Parts: sequence; structure tokens; C-alpha cells
Amino acid sequence: MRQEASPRAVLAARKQFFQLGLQDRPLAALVPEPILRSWKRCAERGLDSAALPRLEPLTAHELSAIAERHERLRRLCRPEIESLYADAMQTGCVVILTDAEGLILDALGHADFAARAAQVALRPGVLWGEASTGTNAVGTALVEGRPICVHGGEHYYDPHGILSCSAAPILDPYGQTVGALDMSGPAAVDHRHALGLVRLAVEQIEHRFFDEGFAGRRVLRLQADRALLGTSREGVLVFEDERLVAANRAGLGLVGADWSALGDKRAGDLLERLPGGTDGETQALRGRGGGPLYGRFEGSGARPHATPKPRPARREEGPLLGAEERAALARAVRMVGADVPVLIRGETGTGKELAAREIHRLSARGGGAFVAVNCAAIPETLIESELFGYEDGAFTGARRQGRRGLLREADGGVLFLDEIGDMPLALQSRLLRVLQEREVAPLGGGRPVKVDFALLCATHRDLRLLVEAGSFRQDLYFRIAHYTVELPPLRRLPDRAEIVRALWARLVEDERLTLSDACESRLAAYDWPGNFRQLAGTLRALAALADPFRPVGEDMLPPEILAAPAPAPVGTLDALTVEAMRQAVEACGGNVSQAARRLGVNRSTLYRRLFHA
Ligand SMILES: Nc1ncnc2c1ncn2[C@@H]1O[C@H](COP(=O)(O)OP(=O)(O)OP(=O)(O)O)[C@@H](O)[C@H]1O
Repeated sequence: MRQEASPRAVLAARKQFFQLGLQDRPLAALVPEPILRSWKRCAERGLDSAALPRLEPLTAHELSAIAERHERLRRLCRPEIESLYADAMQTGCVVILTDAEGLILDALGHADFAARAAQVALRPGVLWGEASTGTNAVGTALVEGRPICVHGGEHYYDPHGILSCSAAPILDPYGQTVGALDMSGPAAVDHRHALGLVRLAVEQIEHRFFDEGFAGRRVLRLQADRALLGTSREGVLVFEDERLVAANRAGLGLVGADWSALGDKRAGDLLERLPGGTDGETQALRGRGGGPLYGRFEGSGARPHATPKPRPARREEGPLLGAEERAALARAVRMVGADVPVLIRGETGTGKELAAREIHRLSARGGGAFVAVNCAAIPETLIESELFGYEDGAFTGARRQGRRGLLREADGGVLFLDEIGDMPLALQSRLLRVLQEREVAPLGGGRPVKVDFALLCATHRDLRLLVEAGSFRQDLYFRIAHYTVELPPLRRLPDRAEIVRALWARLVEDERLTLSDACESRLAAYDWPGNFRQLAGTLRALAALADPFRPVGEDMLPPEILAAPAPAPVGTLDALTVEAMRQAVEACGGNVSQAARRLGVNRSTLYRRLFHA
């Protein structure tokens, strides 16, 4: 467990280390050893802590090529990133996935902090390896090969002092580091639980590596607690011709081995079978030199009685939709077929991108490309060249060879412009011209090229207000908003309990894990500011904490959900009254007095019924 260094101690340590050049023992009393080791490594490399780190962010195009290369890692990590996102929204953090070098592939989280983090380049496409970016949780965890928290002034570079970051390396089944998962937030806020959450998430990711890719080998799943067999807390050892070829950390820990056992140890070197200890699929085992364990074999070399458990087929990944939204999407599919642009509107996490992908999939252009551009995530200086491409020699610098641009890459398919409300005005004019003329002229004076794509746009903003404020072109608005799909926030959807159940069934493959009725009603009653993304994250977090055959109780819910008013009994007049009251308060923008006037009841009645139910 990490010893928290007080900000004052860190300040004193910084002074001694960076100003006085002292590097020896007294410092170890002020900052944790791994931080001190990292400071020394950075100083030896000649990094200047008072300067700004030299950063060379990738272009969106380069980033998307790298992200594609890491598609499997990103897919395997997505459930955990979404789970952590639920927490990040509460604590004002961002969740970050990097590759093995520390290059940020994905960053998801609280918009306010994400904007501040971007100021110190904590955003996709930037390298946070220790050698370039100094002591930081991602880079230092990768160098040290273990989870680490780097808080405030423990960062090597002064400007990073605004951050508090917790990261853990992700190891594949062969012990190779393939990336790092990180949670970062403002240094002023206490994030002491973050490292625990990140470690748990990495444990689950590493466990998921074994869901695919070991056909023909013998996979042993083992645990000291039998009830945890089949969960992400089990150890996994993979044998080929009796020799250990892959494992997770838990598996190695249970048999007292380390990564050097791979390719070297045989099953018999690591485990012994206990006499008479076989019960159905499960065997009683003992790790060499350790306590009793329960094991279950899967795969081609399985023991005769060990029938491998069939894994449920991969579930459908499209959006869960109500009848109204399904009909709206079906109309949008027809619009795309007729080359009419479609605008998707909804709060964050309501599934705008998922809906766009679904429209593309079902449309006549489903066989063509789906090119997604997040206008808010690409720096303003890059967005033009990313979209429109450029000719050879349009810029100076090694990276600046010509490029087709994303508009041309969408040719024959669908271009999805996410957060269109954040597109700079000058670019709006260029985009409008492309939409009118159906051709793209690359930067640097190249000849215009014909393009044929269907346009889907999304925004969480009210574009009409932006038009009124003069920050969005009215003619572009009319061009892209011929047909608008409104995705309602989760709190407005009827049948929320049904949605909770359906999403749980979709996300949690282990059918032994269930939600109690009370927990389900609490989840259905909560107002979900982060919408589907937050609900999915919370469900995944609950599944990670759940034990088989013990329905998840209310006590496992995060405090903000428990703090929400308890649901009224469903289907009664009482429930309808409370629901009407809630809707009135929402319609009055949270103004209880106004809602009370509208309903013709006392303000105190409204308070009592809504907040002390
Ligand atoms: N209708 C839905 N059914 C199931 N899952 C959903 C649905 N809508 C969203 N999700 C899940 O929620 C997460 C966020 O979805 P998505 O990125 O599409 O939302 P968004 O509205 O584009 O968010 P943002 O505005 O923040 O970019 C994804 O993991 C997605 O799978």
C-alpha cells in the first residue's frame, strides 16, 4: 500500500532534488521510493523539470491508424473503461488507455476536467512515456512494471502538478506489457480509491484475454474460493503438451510461480491433484507448496469428465431502443439511402455514435466506409487538414506528405461528424461548399475531387441557439438538419427497469450474476446524467463486485444512486402521482416552487413526496 506523501513533504523534496541537486537518502522520507527512482531516471536523461515537455502529438489520421492497430486491446478494455467512466463522471476524472509505450489511445471522462487535462496534453495522440514526459503514472507504471499513483508535485514537470493520476500496466497472457490503464483527475481532489479501481479493472481485462485465442490448448481455471471459479477473480493457466505456455497473474500467484515459469514448468511441477477430490467438473488441487485449490479444465486436453462450459454467443451490440426511437432510426436509414443528411441530437452518453453506426449498418451504404470525426477532439489547427487533406509540400516538416483527407476516405460510405456544434466557423463554410458542390479541394491548391458520401452529424448542443449566437452558420444548419433524430435522456424513457434488465443481460455473460429487485428498482429510479454510458459503466462495476448466486443488493450501489429518492411502488396511483410531480419539476428546470404552482399543491408537499419518499 502506498504511503501518501503530504503536499508539503513533496514540495520540500522538489526543492532539495530540483533546486539543490540533492538526490540521496533523506529524500526517501519525503516521497515514495518509486517516485524518487523515476525523478533520478528523468534527471539522468537531462529532462528539465521547469520547462514544458516537448510533445509531438499525432495527427488524427496517424492516431486512427495506431488505434486500428490496437483494436483488439481497445475492444477488450472497452467494458472496463466504460465502468471506470461511471466513477470518473462522479469524481471529475478522465479514464485513459495507452499502448505499451504510453501513447494515449483513448480518453473518456468528465468534460470539465478533460478540457483542463488537454491543456497539459493529456489527450489521445500524445505520448506519456516517462522518457519524454517525465515522472507520470502511465509512463512510470510502464517502466516500473507495476501500478502506481503519481500525485500533484510528484510529477517531474511542474505543469503536471495539477494532475493526480493512477495507472497500472496491462499484461497479456505471455507476461508482455501491452498497454496501461489510467485514471487522472485534478490534484486538488482526493482520488485515493482510484488506484484500487484501476487495478481491479486491469485484472478483469487481463482475465478477458483468455476468452479467445487458446483453441487446442488446455486451459485450467483455478481459485482457492470455489464460488469465485468462473469469475474474473479466478487464476488461469494454459498448458500445451503439459507445459505452461500462458497465464494470468492470479494463476501464477496461486501456484507460487512467476513469468519465468512460462515455457519451462509442467503442470505436475506446479500442481498436484488431491486424492478423491473430483466433483463433477471441478477438481480439488494443491499448488506446490500452497493451500488447497479448486480447478476446472477446459479445452482439447480436458479430463474426460470436464465438459467445457459453452460460452454464450457474442450478443448483439446495436442500441437498445424504444419503439419510437426504432421508428426514427428506420426513417433515418431511408434518409441516408436518399442522400439526405441526418442530425442526431441527444445528451452525452445517449448513444448518438451507436445510433449513427446502426443507421450506417442498416443503410444502402452499409458496405461502404463509416468515417467518424469528432470535431471537438481534434485541435482546431488540425481539423481542416484532417478533413480536407493536403497536397505534397503543402506544409514543411517530415510528417507533411500529402494526404487524402477524411472526406475523401468516406467516399462511397458515411461521414459521421460528431460534435458538429464545435466545428470552427471558417471550416463550416468549407464544409458547406463541399456539401453543395460534392467535391473536395485539398489544401495546397490541389485539383478538386468528386466525393460521394452520406452525412450524419451529431451534437449535444442546441444548434438553433448557436445559430442565434452567431457561432453556427444558419445555411449549414438548414443543410444538415433536414431530418433530426432526438435521442431522449435515459431519465425520460419509460420502462427503465426493462432497460436495466436488458442491458444487464447484454453486458453480463455470467448468468449466475443477478440483480436483486430492490437494486433494480433503485437503478431504474436514478436519473443517470451520463445516460446509457453511465448506466452501462455502473452495471459493469456491479458485475465485477458481484458473487455468483448472490443477487446484487442495494448496499453495493454507489452513494449517489442510494442518495436519490427511493422509488415509489410501481403501478399504484401513488407511483403515478410521484412520477407526475417529478416530470413537473423537470419541466420547470428543477424549480420546485414553480412546479408546485403548476400542479396546484404546496411546495412542502412536493418536497416531502419527492425527496423523502
Ligand atoms: N441505446 C443504447 N443501448 C445500449 N447501449 C447504449 C445505448 N446508447 C449508448 N449505449 C452505450 O453507451 C456508451 C456511449 O454511447 P455513445 O458513444 O454512442 O454515446 P454518445 O451519445 O455518442 O456520447 P457522447 O456525446 O459523450 O460522445 C457506449 O458504450 C454505448 O454502447
